[in-house]
Amino acid sequence: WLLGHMGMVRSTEEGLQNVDNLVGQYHHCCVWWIAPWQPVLRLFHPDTLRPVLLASAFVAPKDKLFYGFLKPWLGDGLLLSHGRKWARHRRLLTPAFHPDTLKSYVGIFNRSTEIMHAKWWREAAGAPVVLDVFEPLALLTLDTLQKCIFSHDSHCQERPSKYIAAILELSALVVRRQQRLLHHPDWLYRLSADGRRFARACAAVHGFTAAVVQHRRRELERLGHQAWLEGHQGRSMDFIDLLLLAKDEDGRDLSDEDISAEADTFMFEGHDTTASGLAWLLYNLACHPHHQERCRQEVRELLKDREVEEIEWEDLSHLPFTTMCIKESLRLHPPVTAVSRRCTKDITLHDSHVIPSGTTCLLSIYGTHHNPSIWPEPQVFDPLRFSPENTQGQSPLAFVPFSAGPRNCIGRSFAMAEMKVVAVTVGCFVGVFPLSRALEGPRVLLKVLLCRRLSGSGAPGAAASAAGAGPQLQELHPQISQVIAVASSVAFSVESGSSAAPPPRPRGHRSGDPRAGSFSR
Ligand code: HEM
Repeated sequence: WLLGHMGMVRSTEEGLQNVDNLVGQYHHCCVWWIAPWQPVLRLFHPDTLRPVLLASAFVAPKDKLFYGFLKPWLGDGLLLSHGRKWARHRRLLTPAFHPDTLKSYVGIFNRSTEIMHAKWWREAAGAPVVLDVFEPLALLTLDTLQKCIFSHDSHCQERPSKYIAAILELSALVVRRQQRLLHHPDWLYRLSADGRRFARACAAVHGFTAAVVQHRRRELERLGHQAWLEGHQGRSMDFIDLLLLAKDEDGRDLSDEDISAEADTFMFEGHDTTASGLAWLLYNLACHPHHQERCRQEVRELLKDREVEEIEWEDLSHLPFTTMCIKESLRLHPPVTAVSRRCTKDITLHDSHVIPSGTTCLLSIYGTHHNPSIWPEPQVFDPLRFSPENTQGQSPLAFVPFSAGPRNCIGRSFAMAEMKVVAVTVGCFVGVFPLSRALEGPRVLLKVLLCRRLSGSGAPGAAASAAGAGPQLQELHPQISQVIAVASSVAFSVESGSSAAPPPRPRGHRSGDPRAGSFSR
């Protein structure tokens, strides 16, 4: 009677299975009570998502209930701002994600992936090692973001970085705060050990960002626009540069605080989402070696006769099957499981029902992607769902890993480009296989056959074909020198079968669904 459905909130596999059950039972939506006075309308069908997601950002703004804990860290960045400020910043920031800008980041994606490979390779040098696949991927995405946003190389993939450690700590603390009701009031949280750690980590992150922004601003003012731009020769513009130069229609630019908030937002929003997407992609390809091999063939075909084994921007649109695998993985395991909105006006649904003004809506991305009335056999990993024939006539809101409407993900193309480069580069040299038995209790273990040539000669083909043919190749192919077991720390054993068992979650899978959730947005 007091806490309504709150007692059913689970940040576990069980929580997500509960969402599957709800979707199976109600198909479109249902109401949840999280206190006697606080209903939450849960939506999980394109028809019910449409009027809310596509409503103007003023009619259905973000709900403070689910986003408030990020405020001291991300300030008024794009994710949390609202009203006119959000609209102005969204306009100013959109050109920073134009393909012409993103193009220049592809080299960074390639090199960051190479660093991860080199590290895996070194770690495998002595004896087989067990790695958690999520951690290196999170460091990789943080590394690329720091380079693309600040043009700063902290070498965080190879040695500890205080700034990166602070971001990882903040992300973990926000999730923990959400799960502890006693930590919800700000004054209590400030007094707690977690609250003090949060404040310290925030200060470290803000200090770094402010120093970069202020330094660049001083340079810009000292040199003037033209000389400043010429000074960039040899280094492409990063996000900070673009935001410093951005001006709205009245010629007003962004303040240093605004730029810092946006940079902090990109660092947060872009790292664990992309890392989680990549971890799941590796997992799904590991469980389906035939799809993995088809991706590898596609990459080999693309890279054949190339002297430099580097993926370029133009290549990204020539990877149809790999792209289908990425999409299917994002469908089955969306890194952000739900987003929330608060209706400021009555909103009419497709069947004339009305969502009254003031209602909090939780739009379940996970639920929509698992809705059997939209996706036949939703638990099965089938990349061909995204083939051109099969997507004809599909509702654009049936697949929404990046949300949709005015507040959709501004970093979508950045994330897709990075995931393709990492997938292709890893897929080319590394065969990923689920281990036949769990080594350390109930965890998913993926075996990665590292088969990059030791000689460092040019063609990727030999290495790629070695990886594709399966674990027995270790005996057959001299280039395979080592086996690495990559562990994803989730409570699920591959041996028990990928479709029969509950879907696993590597760390970093954000869940905004209160029933399932570890991280609400
Ligand atoms: C696989 C990777 C990613 C996924 C699945 C993802 C997903 C999402 C989703 C679902 C939203 C909507 C949030 C809401 O309505 O509350 C969102 C918003 C946002 N994302 Fe992403 N994202 C990814 C990568 C990125 C990257 C790489 C960046 C930046 C470099 C980024 C920046 C943002 C920002 C700034 C917003 C807020 C946009 C606004 O409200 O106007 N995201 N993202």
